[in-house]
Amino acid sequence: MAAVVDQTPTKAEATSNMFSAPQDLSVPPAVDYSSVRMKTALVSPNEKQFVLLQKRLKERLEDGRGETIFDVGVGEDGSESGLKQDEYDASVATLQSLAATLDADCVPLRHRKVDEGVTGQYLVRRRIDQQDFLEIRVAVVGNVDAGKSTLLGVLTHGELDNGRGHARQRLFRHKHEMESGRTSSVGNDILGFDSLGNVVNKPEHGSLDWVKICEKSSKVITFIDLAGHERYLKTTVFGMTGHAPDFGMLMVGANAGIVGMTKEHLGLALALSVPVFVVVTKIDMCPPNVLQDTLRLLVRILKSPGCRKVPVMVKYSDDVVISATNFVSERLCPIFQVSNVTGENLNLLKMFLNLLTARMISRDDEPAEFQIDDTYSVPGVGTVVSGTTLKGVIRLNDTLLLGPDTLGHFIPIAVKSIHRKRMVVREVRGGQTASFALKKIKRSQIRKGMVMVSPAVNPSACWEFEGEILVLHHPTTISSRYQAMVHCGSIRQTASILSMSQECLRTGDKALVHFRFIKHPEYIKAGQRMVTQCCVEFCSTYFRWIARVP
Ligand SMILES: Nc1nc2c(ncn2[C@@H]2O[C@H](COP(=O)(O)OP(=O)(O)OP(=O)(O)O)[C@@H](O)[C@H]2O)c(=O)[nH]1
Repeated sequence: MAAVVDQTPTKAEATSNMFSAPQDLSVPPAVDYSSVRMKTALVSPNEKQFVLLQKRLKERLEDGRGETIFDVGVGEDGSESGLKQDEYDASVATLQSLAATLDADCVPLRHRKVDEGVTGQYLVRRRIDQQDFLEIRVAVVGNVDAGKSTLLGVLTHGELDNGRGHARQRLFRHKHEMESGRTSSVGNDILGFDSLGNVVNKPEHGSLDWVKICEKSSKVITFIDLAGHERYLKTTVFGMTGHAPDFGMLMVGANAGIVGMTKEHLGLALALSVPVFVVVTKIDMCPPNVLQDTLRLLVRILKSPGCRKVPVMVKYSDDVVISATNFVSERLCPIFQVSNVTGENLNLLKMFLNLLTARMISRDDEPAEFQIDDTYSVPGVGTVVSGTTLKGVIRLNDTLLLGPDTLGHFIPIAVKSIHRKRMVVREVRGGQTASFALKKIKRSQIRKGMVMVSPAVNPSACWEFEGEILVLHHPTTISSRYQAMVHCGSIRQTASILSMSQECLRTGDKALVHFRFIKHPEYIKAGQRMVTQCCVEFCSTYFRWIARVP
């Protein structure tokens, strides 16, 4: 039997409470939403409830960086009992007027008939703000000829392929890529969606104006197009670690199946904890039995103990909504089957991309951190760095600390101008990619892997670190003095193993390993994930730095 506890304060407690510290008035008291939690809350709210509902929706839009998926006919306890049709219609009308008061649009995603009536899901998304848009980065991986560049060409230019490389021509960046038909560098392509979920990309004379796309978009998907050929694996690994993707899109040619680099690319995403969805292409030219064999093998690999994913075949728009809303969990792996030539199922893929939510969470009041993944020298502008804002907000004319240099030092640097997707902006925040023009610094003084951080971070560089490593694949054994290429964020440098918790390591082994960079110290932090590479070997490491450069 449960014991009854007398909670009346004693005289001494009551006296001490009188002298306890006053409540922190800077923290607003939590709003009590209990009166608007039931499934009927939207049917005919009174004035007070309407204000509460508005506050609740505003909070959810802020948490979702301008968008949220709202359930109608479902109580906040998740019980899906549904509403009668007239109550449901009234609820939708309330949701629409709530959204309108917050300058947002409300788009139906799906309806369901349940025991007591109807339930539905609605996308509520803020209307366009010309300077701000939600940014999602998707790394595109898969074996050579899986159709990566073609799919990106089709999605971003809105024109189908001819099966002979027509669509990819628009995306190649180098002459040798045009000639060989192979991607060799890390490329970026963007796809913009407005507040109603429509694609805004409109190519003019075959090319896209990024500024116009961003101005018209509430959400912009940046595809990081990575090379499929083994020869460019180093570049692909850099793209996956250095460009901080939110998600990985693994492409598989239906007829070729799981070949070449497919498993390595999947392993790489797993090692970095990047949620993956699969796109099987070329279903127009693949005999049904071959397609079934490819899908069967794919599902077997995804379910295997090494992956432990839950594959979901996406066939209808309901599957899209269910998989997109549950996708942040790394376990789910949606699988799309598309044709870039006939366009089959591309609408489902576009709908899924429109519903993806950002994974990187950052608060504006945190000290700013920016990782550099490329440097340029622009005539008339000077030195420009590009990369990803990991935390906080960086504003025009801010002074940040740039480093570490080869001696591990950080130097103050002023931000002269900021571009976001080729658009001039006044500030960028966590989760957004950007490029900065910097004052009084030569390009040769900056390298990939350096960071720019707020002086409040008080950064220090490290030569040595300790990490837990898991050997995903290695042909022989790894022992002390072994050297491996370490990829961590945009850092790429060889490190040697000084000591290990085991004498030697083979495929599947886990150990605590002490590394030392061989060229210069780097800025790394506890908890970062890294990948080391030697031929086709990957180790997923959990950092714990042990040394600081004085
Ligand atoms: N029939 C058909 N052909 C396709 C489809 N998708 C791509 N192709 C063709 O497949 C070939 C290879 O496509 P790419 O887009 O270059 O492949 P990739 O994966 O980007 O290759 P890398 O850039 O070298 O990694 C091209 O000739 C495309 O026209 C499809 O869905 N159906």
